[in-house]
Formats: sequence, C-alpha cells, structure tokens
Amino acid sequence: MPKTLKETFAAKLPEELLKVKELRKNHGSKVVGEITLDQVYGGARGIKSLVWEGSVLDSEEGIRYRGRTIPECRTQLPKAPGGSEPLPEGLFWLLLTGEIPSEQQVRMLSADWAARSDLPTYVVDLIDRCPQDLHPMAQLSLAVTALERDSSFAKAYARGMNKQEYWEYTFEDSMNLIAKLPSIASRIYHNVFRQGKTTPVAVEKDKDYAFNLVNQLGFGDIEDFTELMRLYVTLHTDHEGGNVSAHATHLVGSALSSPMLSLAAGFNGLSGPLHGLANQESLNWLQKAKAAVGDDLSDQAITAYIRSTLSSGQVLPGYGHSILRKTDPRYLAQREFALRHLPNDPLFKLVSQLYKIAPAVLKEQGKVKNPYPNIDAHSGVLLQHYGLKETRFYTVLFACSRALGVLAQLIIDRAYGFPIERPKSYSTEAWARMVKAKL
Ligand SMILES: CC(=O)SCCNC(=O)CCNC(=O)[C@H](O)C(C)(C)COP(=O)(O)OP(=O)(O)OC[C@H]1O[C@@H](n2cnc3c(N)ncnc32)[C@H](O)[C@@H]1OP(=O)(O)O
Ligand SMILES: O=C([O-])CC(=O)C(=O)O
Repeated sequence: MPKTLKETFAAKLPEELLKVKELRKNHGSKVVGEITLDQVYGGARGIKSLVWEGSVLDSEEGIRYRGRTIPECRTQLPKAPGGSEPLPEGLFWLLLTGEIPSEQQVRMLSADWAARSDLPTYVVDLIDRCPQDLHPMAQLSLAVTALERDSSFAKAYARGMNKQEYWEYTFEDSMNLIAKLPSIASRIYHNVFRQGKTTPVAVEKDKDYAFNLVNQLGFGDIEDFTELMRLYVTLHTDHEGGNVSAHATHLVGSALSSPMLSLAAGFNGLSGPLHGLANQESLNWLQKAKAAVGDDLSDQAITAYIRSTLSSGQVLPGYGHSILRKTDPRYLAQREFALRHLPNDPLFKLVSQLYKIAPAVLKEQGKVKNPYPNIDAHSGVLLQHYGLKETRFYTVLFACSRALGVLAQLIIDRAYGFPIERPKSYSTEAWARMVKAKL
C-alpha cells in the first residue's frame, strides 16, 4: 500500500521543521526589506511578511505551485481515467507535501474525500432555512461556520491537547471540510436556483472531487464540463499567502480558531467584488456589454463601452491585479481550454475581443498598474457555455477550490507552530511623528 497523504506529510515534517529551525538560527536576524509610509497606507502592497509554502507568485511569470508552473502542473499531475486535465486532489497533495502523488495515491485521496462527504442534518436544515435571496456565498459561509460543531480541533483543544498534536486535528478538520464542500455548494445551488424542487444526487464514492461537484450540481452528463471543473478547481486553489482569502484564513487560524471558523473567514473575504466575487461581476459586465453593443464587436464599440464603465467610476471586473504585471497564466489556461472546446461561442468571442482592447483603454487612465486580465475575466464564460448560467453562484465554485490552498497552508501553519499574528499599527499622528512630519 502506498503512503497516504497524512503519512506522507508526517514523514516529511521533521526534515521541514529542521530546515526552518536552521534557517532561523543562522539567518534570523538578517534584514529582508524596508518599508515606506506609502506601503503602510497602500494596503501593505509589497511588504514581505508572510510564510506560504504551497505557492509563490512572480509578477511577470504568475503563480508556481511548489516551484511548478501551471503548464507543468497540467502535464505532471495525475488525471482521471480517460481525462486530460489534472485532478485537484493531486494539486492539494503537491501543495501540502511538495511531492507529486502517484495515480494510486490520488485515487486514495478521492476516495477519502468521498467517504467524508456526508452532511450532518443540522447543516442541511440550516441551508434549507436560508432565504433564497441571501447570497450563495453568505450561505456557504454560514454552513462552514456551523460545521464548527463537529470540529475535532476545537474539541481536542477544549480537552487540553498537546501543541504537537495541533496539525493532526487541523488535518482531519480540513479533510472533512473539503470533502463536504460539493454537497454544501450543490444544496445551495438547488435551493436558490431550482427553488428547492430538486436536491443534489448522492456523492459517487468511487469518483473524484470535481466529478462529484459537477454531478451534484446537476450537470454530470456533460463530460467536458467535468473536465473543465477539474481544471477550474486546480487553477483557483492557491495564489500565495497575501491575497485576502488566504491571508484571512491564515490570520484567523493563528488565534487557534478551528479550521471551520478560519475557512469561513477566508470565504467572507473571497466574497468581496475586488477579490473572488469579481468572477460574478465580470460575467455580469460581459452580459451588460453584449446587451449594449449587440452584434457590434468592433474595436470602437467595445472601447466606448469600457470607457463608459470607467468614466462612471467603476472598475472593469476581471482586469488588474495587486501583484501580477502580465496576463494571468490562469486566464491563459482557461483561454486555451476555450479555444479547444468552444472556439465559436459568441460570449467567448466577446471575451477575446475584450482581451485585445481593454489593456490599452485601461492604460489611458494612467493609474492602473496592471491593465491585463486576471483569472476572473475568463471563468464565467466557460461556465455559461456548459449551462451553469447563474452568476451569483460563481464565487461558490471559486471557494470550493480556494479551500484546498488555504487549508493546506493552515495544516502547515499548525505543524510549524506558527504564533498568533499581530502586526503593529500606529495612528496617523504617530506615523507623522515617526517621519518627522508636521500635520
Ligand atoms: C482572484 C482575484 O482576486 S483577482 C482580482 C479580481 N478583482 C478584479 O478583477 C476587480 C477589478 N480590479 C481591481 O479592482 C484592481 O485591479 C485590484 C483590486 C485587483 C488590484 O488593486 P490595486 O492593487 O489597488 O491596483 P492598482 O495599484 O493598479 O490600482 C491603482 C488604481 O487603478 C484602479 N484600477 C485597478 N484596476 C482597475 C480596473 N480593472 N478597472 C478600473 N480601475 C482599476 C484602482 O481602482 C486604483 O484607482 P484609485 O487610485 O482611484 O483608487
Ligand atoms: O493574488 C491576489 O491578490 C488575488 C488573486 O489573484 C487570487 O487570490 O487568486
């Protein structure tokens, strides 16, 4: 029998802990950066202050997961039988351990998640009682928060566990959370968009995470949609540690709040329109643009429509980024999928035209640091193509993926014994004194 994920992580842990210990012992007092007052007032942009093992973002090249680019991951990670896109299970394994799992290990992980997928009745009841006009992300956050009741971490802490055990309970809670997300998400979907007239089918215990997500939503008969979801979930998992959902999960976890409460915090951050909700906003924007320009996708018509958005003081959703300064490789991976599977889709043609036109129009403003598209400018058109039309649901799918990245790091946080996070703040008056300014 090959090693399970938990065994693999546990086996590597002593060596990883030693690396950190040695690094800090020999170099702990070295200066790694300085900060300006503008950075303090500017959303901490560029301030190096976090440890995140799973992925590192380069502003020109984009994300690397444990040193591997997206094209490398697409080739190297195990696939479903007959599939061509990577299984998110493999990426979770890579993020947590730094190793590419074997096919057998990935199948074991799929089976483990499927086995943990049942929802407790109180969570089903809670979701069913939500008003249909409560945003699906708020419903998801409620359901994840409610799972706190079953947190093995919180129970063990209350009993008085040893610090050395933190990571094991965090691992168990994280695995349970990930496993339950497709059932939670699809229950919300059926309630809100099918008025509760349908319910999700049962999880197929011998199938993978993305298959079950698509199947429970009600689209299991569209094979290409399942392939898309394997890619989609893989691409949305992790984007180093400073983005809002990752940082929020990490911050709340640092107080030893359970993985349930920490993930809910991350999801609440993901729900903002400048972060994960941008996938919903982007598709809504495309539809408004289509209604405005009709069949006229000329450069002039699209330019005018973008200008009208910008001049009304709104952002162009799906464009720009706090760190990236090039087109997001996650956008490019989705574009490549679209070119292969839906090259003639009319909305994809609009997305492509926008890709050609928008950067120059954004540059006209003279303030946008990155005028190129990010992941959220492309995901919606793919979902629309396969019939998942309800844009208010899109960020829930993002969340079903982002959980994998932020929980992998949460397990590492507890395994490394990271302390409570508590940076220092000052008032404007105090900052002014520090830089010898008169107010
Ligand atoms: C998964 C993700 O979270 S990816 C990001 C998803 N979010 C979006 O796509 C929303 C649209 N984009 C944006 O709002 C921004 O580009 C962000 C939030 C992603 C990054 O924000 P920042 O790091 O502050 O960007 P930047 O330094 O380029 O901002 C400078 C100015 O350009 C503006 N700007 C940046 N992007 C855009 C855009 N797409 N449309 C219009 N204006 C923009 C900012 O609002 C800011 O204006 P201000 O000085 O008047 O406040
Ligand atoms: O990195 C960021 O700030 C936002 C982003 O693209 C993500 O979280 O996926």
